[in-house]
Amino acid sequence: MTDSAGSRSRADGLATARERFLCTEEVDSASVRTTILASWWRSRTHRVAADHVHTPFVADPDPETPLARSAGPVLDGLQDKLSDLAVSVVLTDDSSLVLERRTEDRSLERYLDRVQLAPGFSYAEEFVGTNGIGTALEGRQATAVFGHEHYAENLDSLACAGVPIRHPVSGQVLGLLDLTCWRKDAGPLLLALAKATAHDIETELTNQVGLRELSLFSAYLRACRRGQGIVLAVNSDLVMLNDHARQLLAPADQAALLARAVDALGSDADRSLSMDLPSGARARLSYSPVSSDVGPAGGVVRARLLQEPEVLAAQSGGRQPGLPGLVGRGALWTRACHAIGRYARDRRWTVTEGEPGSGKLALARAAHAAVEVGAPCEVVECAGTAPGAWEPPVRRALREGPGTVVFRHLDLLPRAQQRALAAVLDEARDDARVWGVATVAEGGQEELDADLMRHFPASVVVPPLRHHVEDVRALIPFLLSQLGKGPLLHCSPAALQLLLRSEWPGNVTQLREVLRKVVYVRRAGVIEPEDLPPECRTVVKRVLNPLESLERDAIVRSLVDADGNKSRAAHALGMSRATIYRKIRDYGIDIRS
Ligand SMILES: Nc1ncnc2c1ncn2[C@@H]1O[C@H](COP(=O)(O)OP(=O)(O)OP(=O)(O)O)[C@@H](O)[C@H]1O
Repeated sequence: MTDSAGSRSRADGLATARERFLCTEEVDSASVRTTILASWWRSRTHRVAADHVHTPFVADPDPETPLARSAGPVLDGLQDKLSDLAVSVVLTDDSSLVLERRTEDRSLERYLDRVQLAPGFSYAEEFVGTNGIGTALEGRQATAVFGHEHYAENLDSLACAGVPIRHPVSGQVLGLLDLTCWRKDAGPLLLALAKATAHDIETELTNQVGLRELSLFSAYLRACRRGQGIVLAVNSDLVMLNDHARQLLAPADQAALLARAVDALGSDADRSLSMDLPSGARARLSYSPVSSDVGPAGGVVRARLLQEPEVLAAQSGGRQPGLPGLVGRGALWTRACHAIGRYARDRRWTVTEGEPGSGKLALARAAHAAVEVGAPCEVVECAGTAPGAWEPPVRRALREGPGTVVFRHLDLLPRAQQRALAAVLDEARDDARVWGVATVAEGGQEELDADLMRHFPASVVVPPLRHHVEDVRALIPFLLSQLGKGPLLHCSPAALQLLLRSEWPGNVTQLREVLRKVVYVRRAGVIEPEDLPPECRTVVKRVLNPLESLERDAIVRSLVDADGNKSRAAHALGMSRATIYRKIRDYGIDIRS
């Protein structure tokens, strides 16, 4: 077989594999690279359209970011070198929003316009499916995607190679450099060139990041490495918050701490102080100024919460029923919070049981944070991990207590491994000052080995979100703030109505996903019903399979386009009226807003 015959047959095999995948038939894994197959699965989960590209226009890119400024001269140089070739150079931010595209070749340029690979559009996997930009950013690694490996059909004549660009100090991914050309012209050099260019941009970034920021970053990272606590770093341009700060503190508490840190900025000596936070919690702060070769660089604050929520609740006449880092006051949710708080205080090992995404792990972490202030919380994933992978972290936690071990998805640990875990706990648990929590699916306690169950005498049922749906009101600002949009975005009453009406089969995780999609289309201002994804127009009580979801979304979009006129929507979709009526009922579609 000649080389070109060989590559033709590989392309045919890939095209067949893609078709089989789209028809939910079994795919021969030898014909598709593992990274690509994993990305196809994610694309399906995101319900990406496979027959066309339809991606949102997000915003006009900001040319004044450090990334855009550093990349400019590098891209100029590369564009000169590639001027005779049909290659497009693309720069995106870390969310796959296209910031810049440079193409000398007119026909490639026209094609890229057609598939919306253009400034202002998002090429995230969740909108476009497998591609060199979104897939590289999803995996945080250099990735090339060729021809039929793309999820969307009309990208199959292209090849693209994307390489994430990292901040020189924090290592955080700031964006991505992508080279795109016709599939027929692509070879391994495409990825090599993309890597070299991304590297040049990183070097340029290093030169441009100010010495002050470097000093502040280094001090912040040192503080984060030193322990498990809350760490903030600030200067006049920059705010950094570690994961603990985001998990343990309500948005209002975060804002109050930051304000206090900014107040302390003038001080050139270490300071310690206590402060009351808006939630009623009390925190102890230690502030250290940071200096650089060119003067003061800002300050780093480490904080510790001093009081348990139940103490606070008693003091405030029950105003504060929750646990740190969680929101919600629905009766069932509050009962679960109280129960787990009590078990954590008594170090009574507990199983939390509930639907996916209902907040089992969040509840365990919060109870730990409330009781074991400053001690480590080890989360051991039990689903799909190598046999025995749980053992070293569990033994270490038992040996080193006090602290908490969360056995996440314990019901998915194979039976033999459960018995081995029970044996380790029999041997080492008695002396350990450790609290253990397991998370299991609804009914998952029945999957636990009897010897293992004996170690978990308490259990807490975590309610599905539809049983405390009123908490959606509080969860929205909380989750938006986790998504970096805290005070910038608010829900209109009509959009809130839709969100309160949903059944949320995927619980808080689904709500978070919905808001993640919203912040792609609306970055600030008021969220209106039309900003919400189609799933919010339905009240279906079960989790739909991916094909059903695709169909449901298409029907919702078509109904919205037809102003609710079912005949017109059916006609646009090539369906009969009877079919669309049946499907509207089956999927619980309701487009009134
Ligand atoms: N009441 C709440 N307040 C704030 N955040 C919440 C709350 N409940 C859930 N979350 C958030 O929702 C997401 C899903 O929660 P979590 O991972 O705890 O669910 P889970 O039940 O353990 O899920 P799974 O079984 O799928 O692993 C997390 O981001 C969590 O922080």
